[in-house]
Amino acid sequence: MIKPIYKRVLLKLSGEALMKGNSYNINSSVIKNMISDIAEIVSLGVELAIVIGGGNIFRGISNKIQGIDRSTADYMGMLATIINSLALFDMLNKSGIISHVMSAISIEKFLESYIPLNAIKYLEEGKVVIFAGGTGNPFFTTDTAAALRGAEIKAEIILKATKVDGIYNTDPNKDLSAISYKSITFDEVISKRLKIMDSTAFSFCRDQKLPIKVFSIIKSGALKRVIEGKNEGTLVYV
Ligand SMILES: Nc1ncnc2c1ncn2[C@@H]1O[C@H](COP(=O)(O)OP(=O)(O)OP(=O)(O)O)[C@@H](O)[C@H]1O
Ligand SMILES: O=c1ccn([C@@H]2O[C@H](COP(=O)(O)O)[C@@H](O)[C@H]2O)c(=O)[nH]1
Repeated sequence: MIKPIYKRVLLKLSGEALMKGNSYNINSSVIKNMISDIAEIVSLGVELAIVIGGGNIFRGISNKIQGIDRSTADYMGMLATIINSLALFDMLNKSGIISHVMSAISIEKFLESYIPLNAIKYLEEGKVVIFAGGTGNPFFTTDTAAALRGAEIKAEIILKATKVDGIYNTDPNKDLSAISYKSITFDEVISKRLKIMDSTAFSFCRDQKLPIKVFSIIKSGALKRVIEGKNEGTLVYV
């Protein structure tokens, strides 16, 4: 029996990774793959909270509409994260993984509001908790929401599952000669302005001494390998 090295984690799932190709949507086969990875770690007894981005819906819209105020656009982005969270919630429950969605923006009709103590209770009961609606504030991102929620529920680490397999010295999607890091300090990642996560999230995690692991959401089994402490992705540490 494999022993996980973490008891409680906050998994940040890329919104953009939910789409296939360049069509801004939710691809159910991509979600199914995510769910089988999630099922593996839940079965190991890991307490799992999730924040999912909204890029797959929001960037498609914002690319087309111009002249909207930043804060209005940001609320649209937060609503996009709620749509993704509901899709994930529905498919997790259908796969037999009991989950709850808690939203930073109140939509009483069908969403529970974010209450930290209730979230912790669910986690202790072995249920997956999805934090929707980002931080609830414009001018932020779901990376920052993941950092905030992770600290509040006392997660041991933020696991950023994204479209690249770690942090590089430059964007690997733009520069084929980019070199990857196995580990890097928060000070370095911030001073080098590496754009894999926003600097607010990095600074907050540094101050809270909350490590981050960046790894590929596409690579099958990568999440389990991270949970087992195997060589996977990039660790950001204090
Ligand atoms: N130094 C770097 N190392 C690795 N990736 C980088 C770096 N700089 C920029 N990137 C880019 O950052 C992207 C990941 O950030 P992005 O905000 O798009 O993803 P996400 O948070 O996973 O998505 P979403 O916002 O939809 O949730 C990668 O796909 C990569 O192209
Ligand atoms: O706390 C938050 C979280 C998100 N937003 C807006 O939503 C989009 C989508 O989130 P991603 O993290 O980029 O996937 C983001 O670009 C913001 O516009 C927000 O305002 N506050």
